[in-house]
Amino acid sequence: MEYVVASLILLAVLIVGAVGLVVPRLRRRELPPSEQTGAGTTTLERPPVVPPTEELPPLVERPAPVQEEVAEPAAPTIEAPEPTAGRLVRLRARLSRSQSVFGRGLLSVLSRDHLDEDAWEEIEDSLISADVGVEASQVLVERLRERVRVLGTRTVAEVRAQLAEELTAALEPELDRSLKTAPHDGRPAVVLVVGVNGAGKTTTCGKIARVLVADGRTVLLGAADTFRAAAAEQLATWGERVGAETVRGPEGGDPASVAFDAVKRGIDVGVDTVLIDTAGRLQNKIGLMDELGKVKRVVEKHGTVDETLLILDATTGQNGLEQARVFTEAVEVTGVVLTKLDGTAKGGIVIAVQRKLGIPVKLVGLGEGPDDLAPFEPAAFVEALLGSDA
Ligand SMILES: Nc1nc2c(ncn2[C@@H]2O[C@H](COP(=O)(O)OP(=O)(O)OP(=O)(O)O)[C@@H](O)[C@H]2O)c(=O)[nH]1
Repeated sequence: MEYVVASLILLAVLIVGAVGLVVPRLRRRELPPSEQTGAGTTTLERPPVVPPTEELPPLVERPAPVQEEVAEPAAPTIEAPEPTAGRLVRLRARLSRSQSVFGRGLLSVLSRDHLDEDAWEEIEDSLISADVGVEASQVLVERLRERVRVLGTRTVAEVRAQLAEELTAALEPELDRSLKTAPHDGRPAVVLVVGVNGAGKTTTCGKIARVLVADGRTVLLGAADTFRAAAAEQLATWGERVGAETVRGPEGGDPASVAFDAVKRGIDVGVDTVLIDTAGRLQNKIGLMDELGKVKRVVEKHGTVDETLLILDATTGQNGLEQARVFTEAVEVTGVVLTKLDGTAKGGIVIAVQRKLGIPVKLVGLGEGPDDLAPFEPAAFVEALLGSDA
């Protein structure tokens, strides 16, 4: 009897279990898909079926996969500046273009059948208007006139050649125009760059750094222009392009201390040359000129400054000469860089600068491009000045 009761209970359990499993399935099968329910019918047991194409929003918002947002800082591409040898010849076309009025004017006078008094006066006027300077122009014409008379020069080509010789001689080709940038006594050479606002100091510093790197030297830049934050930024950008480090100071900080730190760093890391860019200053501001003297004195605690380059904007013409003179009184300038010669027809300023200052023009700027700076070569310069129409 016990067995019968137990068997009945087991049977009952099995039946209930089977019903529990089968009924929900049947129910589910009976439920019509929502698309087919038609308007107005609702199913309470289930939420409306979402069309399979639509994805259910996740319960927990997962952040979108990070798409390499933090880019690795790109390693700066170090440029290989073009070699400096023969640069003036390569940039000659640019110089000729800006000087063509001067060259053509001169040559048209020289090509006259007879060089009379008026012709010589015109030649002198052409030289003066090209900023050669009154006195220098008179001397040049006197000498040329004498040569033409003594040698009995007849052809335009001959007169042109003699004029070229006189102009080249006026540029004192024997002057030492080399830049003192080689390290010595176990320390780097130090080059100080000075000049009035906007003359092109920072740009020229950057271009010189490229010239040096192209010639195989290692360079460190000192941003002692603490007046203008953008100047330090500008200089650092020039440096990065050729792999040169830039030492900077706080904005408005003491320029002498930045210059000092730059030279110290240059000594510590063992570069060949330290180039120091200074703030542009007006030559009539006595305080600023004194400050420039201080920069030089402070730097010289490490040793002598090898080169002090005065940056002169060629487009300022004869006015630039007065500015230059004041600078030479504040610091001992060893070379002039004449910038923006591509933007003036007054290339004769080179002669005037050297004559008035007694300081060689060592480099010329012939454009805003990174390699538009050339070592100054008197003969090539004169050829570009006169053009080749003869
Ligand atoms: N055409 C031409 N422009 C030049 C030359 N050299 C420099 N410049 C331009 O002159 C402007 C002034 O140059 P900067 O180097 O900023 O002058 P800066 O003397 O450092 O200026 P401050 O720091 O304000 O004193 C820039 O636009 C340069 O691109 C050149 O040889 N030719």
